[in-house]
Amino acid sequence: MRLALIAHDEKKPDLIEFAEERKDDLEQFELMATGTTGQRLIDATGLDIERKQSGPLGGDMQIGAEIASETCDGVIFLRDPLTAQPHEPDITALLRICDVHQTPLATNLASADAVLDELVDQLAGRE
Ligand SMILES: O=C(CO)COP(=O)(O)O
Repeated sequence: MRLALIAHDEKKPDLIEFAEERKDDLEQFELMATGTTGQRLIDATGLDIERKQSGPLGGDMQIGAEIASETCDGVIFLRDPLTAQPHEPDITALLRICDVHQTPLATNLASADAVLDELVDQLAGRE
């Protein structure tokens, strides 16, 4: 099962803390991430993560393409709701394609736990 991890700059510390706390669960997935998020997570946790382009350079679109191809099973995307992003259209497209494909999507820490719990259950064949 493949899971994408993304965080805007202000939220990267939160995602790193989340990944440290839930490393045992995250290790069960094939992980992908946008460029800077992926590098920060690798440095902090040692998780094996496929890095796409940085978000502003097309990383959100690459993850969107994975979802459209049904090769990504869930997305944890800690967005910064207080800072304008130059690539807002890409972000909107990523959120939209998750809805089109019924892909589980968490956009804050509270829902990240819930989505990861659900995917871990699915992985274990409990559902
Ligand atoms: O901008 C992003 C998502 O929209 C994240 O990109 P980075 O992980 O490269 O910072």
